[in-house]
Amino acid sequence: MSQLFTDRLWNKVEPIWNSYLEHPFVKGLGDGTLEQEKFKHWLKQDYVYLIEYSRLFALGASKSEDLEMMTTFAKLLHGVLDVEMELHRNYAADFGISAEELEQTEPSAITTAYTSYMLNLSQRGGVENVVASVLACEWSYLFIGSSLAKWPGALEDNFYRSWVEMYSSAEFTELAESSKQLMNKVAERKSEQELARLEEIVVRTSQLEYMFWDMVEGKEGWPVQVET
Ligand SMILES: Cc1ncc(C[n+]2csc(CCO)c2C)c(N)n1
Repeated sequence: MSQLFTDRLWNKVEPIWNSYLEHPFVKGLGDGTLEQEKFKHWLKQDYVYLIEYSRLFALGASKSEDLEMMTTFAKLLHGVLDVEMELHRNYAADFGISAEELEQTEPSAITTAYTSYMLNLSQRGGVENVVASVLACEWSYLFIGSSLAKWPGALEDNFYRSWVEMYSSAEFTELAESSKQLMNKVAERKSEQELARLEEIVVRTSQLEYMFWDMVEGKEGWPVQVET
């Protein structure tokens, strides 16, 4: 049997994804030592990131080649808007931050770069561009969540326990698996040149994921603060 495209991708992104587990922000989520101010920055930036990200699934539904694919995108869209973003709203409520305040967050430079990159590629190309753009986000969070879930104490008395639980849950495993299956499906019958182009999207979004962790660790916005 020929190699799955997602296996080829895994070989390429593994060193980048392993570096997430060494990142201070991610380590702090796993052992519970992450400063809450940094986590609040993640909550807000990730919320506006996910609003833009949801548009990708809607674009995917509109570019789908058949009803099955359209249904998968609809499920993924529901997963972000009603399951994943609910985690953010719940944590925010604990901090006294309302859903409106989350929604009004000004996207940082990295949030803007990351979402703009994915939206640009997804608008320009066919459905395969959408799938390649969303893959690293979903699959790498599952990788992080399931790695952290194995750390001693991560699922015990840890303020970030529900974070680890959500991103290692059966529900998220299923969503990430459906995106991997989509990736393998749209990669069928593609030329090597086209596959290399899709691989590049997954590598770039994996690098942008790292930059997102750095941005929240440093509570970064834009280099020069001005009133907007
Ligand atoms: C920067 C950033 N990257 C990835 C995710 C994770 N994520 C985004 S969509 C999705 C699947 C369906 O909700 C998952 C797991 C995130 N939250 N923030």
